Amino acid sequence: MPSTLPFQHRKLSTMTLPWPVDWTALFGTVRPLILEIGFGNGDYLLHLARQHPDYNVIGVEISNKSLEKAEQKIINSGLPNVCAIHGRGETALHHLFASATISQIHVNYPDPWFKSRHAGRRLIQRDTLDAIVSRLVPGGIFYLATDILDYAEMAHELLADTRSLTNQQSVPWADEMPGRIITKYEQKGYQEGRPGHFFVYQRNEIAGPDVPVMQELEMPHIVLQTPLTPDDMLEKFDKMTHHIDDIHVAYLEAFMDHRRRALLFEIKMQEPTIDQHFCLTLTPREDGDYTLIYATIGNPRPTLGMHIATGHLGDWLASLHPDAQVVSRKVKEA
Ligand SMILES: C[S@@+](CC[C@H](N)C(=O)[O-])C[C@H]1O[C@@H](n2cnc3c(N)ncnc32)[C@H](O)[C@@H]1O
Repeated sequence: MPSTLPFQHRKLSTMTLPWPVDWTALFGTVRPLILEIGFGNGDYLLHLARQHPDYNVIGVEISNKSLEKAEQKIINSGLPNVCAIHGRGETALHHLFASATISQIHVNYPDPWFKSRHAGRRLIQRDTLDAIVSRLVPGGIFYLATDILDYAEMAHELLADTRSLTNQQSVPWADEMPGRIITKYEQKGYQEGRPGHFFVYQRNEIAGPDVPVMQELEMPHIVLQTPLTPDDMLEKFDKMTHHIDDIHVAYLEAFMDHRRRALLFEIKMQEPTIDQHFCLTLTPREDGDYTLIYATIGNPRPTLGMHIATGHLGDWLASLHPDAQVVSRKVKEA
């Protein structure tokens, strides 16, 4: 029977949901929460929802294709206590959940590319683990599975260093987890001679790291005075990048919006907890100055990174002519 719950329209996303989410309003019920990060084909997510009918189960997945398949499975199942969200697990942990609100967090086989150039962006690292600890309720459980021995060793070191978590097993990790369903990736690992290594850690009473919910900032806003025309500025634009701490901004393209005599700048940005692809728009005002703000294309969210991206672009535009200057600047600095 297809589900009729309000949230089960398609394409829930970390970029469109409120920060933090009111889960009671979203599910229409007050229940403890279970989170799975990187649910792949969604079978384990649905298994969690069936196994725990008194919990609301939330899956977060970065792959659109996997998300669409899981959404269909959820709708077909008619289960009222599960939803799938598109986005990075890191974004969900930092932006969608308040502290001490999740009873179980499951991560199965993250980062199969562990050894490659993506290693710096792996899911299980200090910042994400701190966010996991902070989001677990006291007594909440963190489950992690990996088929990569080096990953297991790295995770073991991090977990052993985490005073607010207690290992629930007598060994650093178990090689079997009775009663657990085997995930699609796990099956593949067994067939290829890579068995799983399973971690089970419980949130104890020791105070953990303070990881605040990342909320939206005000909209960044710059007013620019310049004798240059939009065409002059477009001509001077070249692909450029800007980096501050862990925030990386790439200005990819500039386009002329002829109808509005406005310039659009296409930007890709990585922050530790969120990736965004958005446009800033430089629009002429009646007094002859220009306003630089973000365009509403693609659900941009005003974060610190977006402020930094706006501030740097404003400074660059002002640097193009000796008589150009930023006359008003509502931008948070790093
Ligand atoms: C190796 S697969 C495992 C899939 C599934 N858990 C299983 O065991 O069959 C890793 C999954 O995590 C997803 N993923 C990777 N990094 C992620 C992140 N930062 N946030 C959310 N999902 C992520 C991938 O898209 C992929 O579906």
